[in-house]
Amino acid sequence: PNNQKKLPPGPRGLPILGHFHLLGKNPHVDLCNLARKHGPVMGLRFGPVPAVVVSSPAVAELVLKTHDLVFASRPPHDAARQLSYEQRNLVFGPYGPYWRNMRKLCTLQLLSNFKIDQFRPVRKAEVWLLVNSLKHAAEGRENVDLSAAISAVNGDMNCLMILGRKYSDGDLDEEGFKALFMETVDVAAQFNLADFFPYVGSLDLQGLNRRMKRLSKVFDGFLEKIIEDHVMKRGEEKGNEDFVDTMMAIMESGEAGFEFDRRHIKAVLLDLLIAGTDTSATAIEWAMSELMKHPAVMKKLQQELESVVGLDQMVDESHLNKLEYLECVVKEVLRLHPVVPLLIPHESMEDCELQGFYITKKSRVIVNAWAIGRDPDIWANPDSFTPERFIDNEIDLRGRHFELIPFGSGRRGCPGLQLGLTVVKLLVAQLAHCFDWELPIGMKPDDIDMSDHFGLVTARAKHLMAIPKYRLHVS
Ligand code: HEM
Repeated sequence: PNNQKKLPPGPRGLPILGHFHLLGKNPHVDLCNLARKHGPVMGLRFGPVPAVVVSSPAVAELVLKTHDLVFASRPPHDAARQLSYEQRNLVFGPYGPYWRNMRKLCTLQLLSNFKIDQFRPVRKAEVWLLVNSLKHAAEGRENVDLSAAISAVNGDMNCLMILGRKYSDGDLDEEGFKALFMETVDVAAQFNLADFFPYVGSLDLQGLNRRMKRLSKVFDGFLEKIIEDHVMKRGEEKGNEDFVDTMMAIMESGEAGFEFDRRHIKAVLLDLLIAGTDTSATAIEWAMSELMKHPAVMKKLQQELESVVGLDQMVDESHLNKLEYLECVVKEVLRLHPVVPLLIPHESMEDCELQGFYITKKSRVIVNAWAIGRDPDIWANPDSFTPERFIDNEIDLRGRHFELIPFGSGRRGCPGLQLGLTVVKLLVAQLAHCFDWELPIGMKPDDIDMSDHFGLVTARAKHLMAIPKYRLHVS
């Protein structure tokens, strides 16, 4: 009987509302502080919806590995309902045949090692363009908006890979990609009352509805344009089909074996554009910020690059697996700044027990990767940026070691891990190898502001600015 089941401990909630009031602007930090008091399996309630917050490697392993299937669904999500055609996307799709098939399709047609290799020349060309424009800035001793530059090159690489050509900001809206993607990950991460109280949603107490309606209109227009572009150039480039062509061919063949129409294509394209661009760009931005804040680490990384690559050429992807210190730097960056700090909420499909605590079916499960990365019981000096901690340490970030799970793990783990890591390493290595980075006059490394802005993807609150100085011996 129910009264014998031990529920997970947690703070006292308000009648009806539950625990919304405990979350401020930085829910990953608030939940971390609460978990230090109440434990790694912490029970909360958002209105009528039970939630459990996971904050240790052992419990994360139970949720993402041992009971992976039980926790493989996603809760109802109003933002995905409005922006992604009734949650027909991959990121928020509930567990079932549609999500499974779509995930398989994306993995095979876009995110496999084979496909990633196929797009190597695209990445090379785009990175070359970036380095070239930074070289010009270096000659003029310009203070560069590095955040914007990183985001732009990621956007271009992703458009080429996913959509077959570049789209410029003007194709989307006068605000441009970065602003709209930031707005989207902000809206999508809010603890939205509409997700918990269906009847309250229409009142739009948080003003989210209005923001989502606007976003959905802009994105739908853009996605329709992409599909129209592909319809127009049909058959022109046989053998040169991109991901959109492939998806459309499957739709038209009627042989998908699952419901598949334009809405599904648009929902998944939007997922990939946002998941692929914002995450990697944010990780690179954090890496550059930490490297500039810690000149000794930057120096050491540059020395490794000098010895493996040499100052008479740029970094090539074939160098990446020889760069051991770079690997440590990237791990350390993602430990301190897991760009998706609360992963994406999971939902339990059955009742389940976690470390003796009873978790009911349809609970919302929040895995706090940020808290795990900064847990003093796991990491010595958890707040210090020390890539050396990963030397001779077998912990990697592929979801096998639950101390470090910036990509999640298991069935819902990030399918873009390999692509994301490749892009992050390539760009961090290239930017550190080709340039020394000076701070604007009067600024010291310690002055770099590391505050973040919580969203599904949690990026720097302020753009990173610096002055590049070219350091290679080739012009
Ligand atoms: C540094 C780069 C990246 C990081 C840190 C990252 C992290 C994550 C995380 C934490 C999740 C959620 C895992 C969970 O819910 O348990 C996720 C899901 C996802 N990611 Fe990534 N990601 C990155 C790059 C990419 C790229 C490049 C793509 C594709 C182009 C991508 C596509 C996706 C998709 C489609 C999902 C949803 C999977 C599902 O629900 O089945 N990600 N990612």
